[in-house]
Amino acid sequence: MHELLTPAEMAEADRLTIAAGTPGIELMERAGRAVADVVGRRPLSTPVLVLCGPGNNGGDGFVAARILTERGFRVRLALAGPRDALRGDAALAAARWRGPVEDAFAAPLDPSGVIVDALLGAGLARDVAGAMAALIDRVNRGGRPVVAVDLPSGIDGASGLVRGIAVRAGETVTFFRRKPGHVLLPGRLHCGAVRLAQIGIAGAVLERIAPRLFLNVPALWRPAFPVLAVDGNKYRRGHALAVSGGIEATGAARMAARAALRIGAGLVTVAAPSSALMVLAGALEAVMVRRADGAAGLGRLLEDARRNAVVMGPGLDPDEETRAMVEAVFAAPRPLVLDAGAITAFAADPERLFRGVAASATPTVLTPHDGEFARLFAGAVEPGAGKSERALRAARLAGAVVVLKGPDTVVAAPDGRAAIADNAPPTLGTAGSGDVLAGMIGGLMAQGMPAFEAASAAVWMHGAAAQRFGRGLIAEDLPDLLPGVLQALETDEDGAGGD
Ligand SMILES: NC(=O)C1=CN([C@@H]2O[C@H](COP(=O)(O)OP(=O)(O)OC[C@H]3O[C@@H](n4cnc5c(N)ncnc54)[C@H](OP(=O)(O)O)[C@@H]3O)[C@@H](O)[C@H]2O)[C@@H](O)CC1
Ligand SMILES: [K+]
Repeated sequence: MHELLTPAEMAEADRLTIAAGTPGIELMERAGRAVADVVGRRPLSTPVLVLCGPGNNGGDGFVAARILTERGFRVRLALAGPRDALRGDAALAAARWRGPVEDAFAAPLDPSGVIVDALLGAGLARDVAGAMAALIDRVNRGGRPVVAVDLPSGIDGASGLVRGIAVRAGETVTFFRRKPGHVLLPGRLHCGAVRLAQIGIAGAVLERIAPRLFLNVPALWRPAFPVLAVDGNKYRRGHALAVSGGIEATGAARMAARAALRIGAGLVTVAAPSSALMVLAGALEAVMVRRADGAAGLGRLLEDARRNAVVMGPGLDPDEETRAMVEAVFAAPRPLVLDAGAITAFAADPERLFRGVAASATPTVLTPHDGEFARLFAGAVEPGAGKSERALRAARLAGAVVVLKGPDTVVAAPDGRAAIADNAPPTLGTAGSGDVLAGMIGGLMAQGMPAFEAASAAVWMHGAAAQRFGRGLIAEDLPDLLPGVLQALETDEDGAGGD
């Protein structure tokens, strides 16, 4: 259930199901019934106003209105547009509705009760304007609880972006699989609680559609997650290297290193410039410290093949020395996580970074937040595009896995796969949280996990760890919350492994 289908892919699922023998009106009946089931959890005395649009989304509304009436609800239905313009299944569904049809553009919105938004769904084709925009504005200002059919009208199902204006719903009933627009912001915030209903589309259609977007849940990456071998030892669990900044910037690498160790790397070393060695030596226990001055020093540490993954960027200055150190890792080469200063270091010449990634031919993960992303991919990636699209284009351009951070972190791979997370609480917006994430990714890559899966797992676990703590979280807490998350993953407690 963790596949996310774009509206175009959903239309294909619809088409394949109809071609296999289920009439479209049957799918619409089941969709409308699912909406009626959600709306019908309210007391029978709740007045219901169903707003129907000109397409099949409106058709679902006609079905829901009929079923709710049959169940004893007092239902008004209002259509946005002329009734004789309805086509196909929507026209069939409308013909089965026996009640009056009001003009949605003129109809008063009930001062009480619930509104069903069946105006626009997967067929949204342009920005909402004119009378439709005015209607949506009235719905939002009315403050009535809204149940949206498929998508809140005005939300783009592929990108989650608001096309002009969009309904703010408390619940959204969608069908078969969620769409990216249910998970990405701001779409997710307009959806309220998303209820997923099955309407008889067989899972087998996914083999034909081959979706590339996924909700980031353990089911996505669990098969690649490191298992502890009974006969294992610390060397077989990998050795991550975190590169520290100078004496005034050692904390970031320490947090990354602790996170790498907690997530299961067998050994972790902080590579530090001479100036910072004393500070680090006094502040680390299980994590080791080694001297590495500049690119030459780092290169020497990487002569030991057991040091098999590198995390760079937290605490580093965005300068030529940092660029040269990144290139020393490319020359080694080693799986590499680049964050913060190591990303910004290439802002003036991103091609130099991309060439290095290509030449090293080892997995590289970039973990920019929006600002760092804009600096590195300025010009190359259209800012108005949806977040998953921007991350995917960047991943293709860089030849690296791109982790575009935020409340809806997207992990995008150059091969076109992307995972979107919805489990990050706002408490993760705290100093050093990104350093911990980079360390977690490096720790998983040191254990041999492929880059896309390692980044996706780390992002999900980062969110899960923060959820366990709640308010008052600081980045230092995160590594020590990981054992609980790991144990829950193993025992599948909290449904952590489910969809
Ligand atoms: N796929 C499935 O498996 C199933 C799908 N089902 C349901 O079908 C829905 C998709 O139906 P759909 O394709 O008819 O599109 P829909 O969302 O009704 O919009 C199209 C209409 O809106 C119009 N319009 C577009 N943009 C506009 C704008 N900005 N402002 C104003 N108008 C605009 C557009 O007009 P036009 O562009 O032609 O001028 C056209 O008339 C889907 O969301 C789900 O609810 C279920 O019944 C069962 C299974
Ligand atoms: K809708």
